[in-house]
Amino acid sequence: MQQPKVYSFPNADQVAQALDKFLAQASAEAIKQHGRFSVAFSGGSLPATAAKYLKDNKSVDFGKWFVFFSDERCVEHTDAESNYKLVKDELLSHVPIPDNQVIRISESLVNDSKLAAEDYDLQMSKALGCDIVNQPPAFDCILLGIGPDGHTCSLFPGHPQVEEKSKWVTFIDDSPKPPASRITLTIPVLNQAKNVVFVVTGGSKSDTVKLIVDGRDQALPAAHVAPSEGGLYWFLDDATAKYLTVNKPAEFKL
Ligand SMILES: O=C1O[C@H](COP(=O)(O)O)[C@@H](O)[C@H](O)[C@H]1O
Repeated sequence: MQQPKVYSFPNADQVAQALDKFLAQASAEAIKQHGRFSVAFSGGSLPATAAKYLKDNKSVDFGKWFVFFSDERCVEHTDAESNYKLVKDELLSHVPIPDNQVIRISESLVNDSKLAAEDYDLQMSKALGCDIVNQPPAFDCILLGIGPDGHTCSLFPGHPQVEEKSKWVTFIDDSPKPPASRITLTIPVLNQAKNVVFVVTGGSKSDTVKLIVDGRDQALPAAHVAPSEGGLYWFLDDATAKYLTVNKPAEFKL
């Protein structure tokens, strides 16, 4: 596992600017290498930060993007709790990504999270056009947030989904954060990605970031994210990075 690369910026706006540059470059490299860019979005505060500058970035070949969700709430696509709706409102409705390249939870299965997770795994396999039965898919980029409890995706502290080793998508029906039913990518998928990018701003999670980034505290699901070959990045504002002493922020350079 490589050491995380931690970047910190004076404010959330500058985090958004740097993330735009990072994603534009990751997209260009992936498209040059294999003709497309596969990216998984989280919900929560991440989509607004990720989309702020990206949605107007004319250098990005959005037609070659394949968009996935690192976790999703088991709700309809129009529900205010839907991560798909959030990413659609912030980014997808502003850029020319073909609708069939946005791989989202099946609305007909939102009342059965187990089936919804199995179906999402199948959709992922078809969209990525590769054999992900025996090994996890290698996304070009997975964008993650964290909760104050150290959860990432819908992998919550003390819940068995964190230890899942043989499924690439799983489900939870007793999420401590509502809504209770969700589907989520698992740690093996996160750790197979070419780039995993955590984005945390606002200062309220500075203690949690310290425990994850410096302490690798395995009680916190986000500390299990350690890509075997890919890069692990943290895009923070200074208020969130303030307690880091081991993995101190480095200068942001592409
Ligand atoms: O419930 C969720 O929470 C996390 C963190 O959200 P934030 O609003 O504190 O940034 C998010 O990453 C995840 O996708 C979402 O389903």
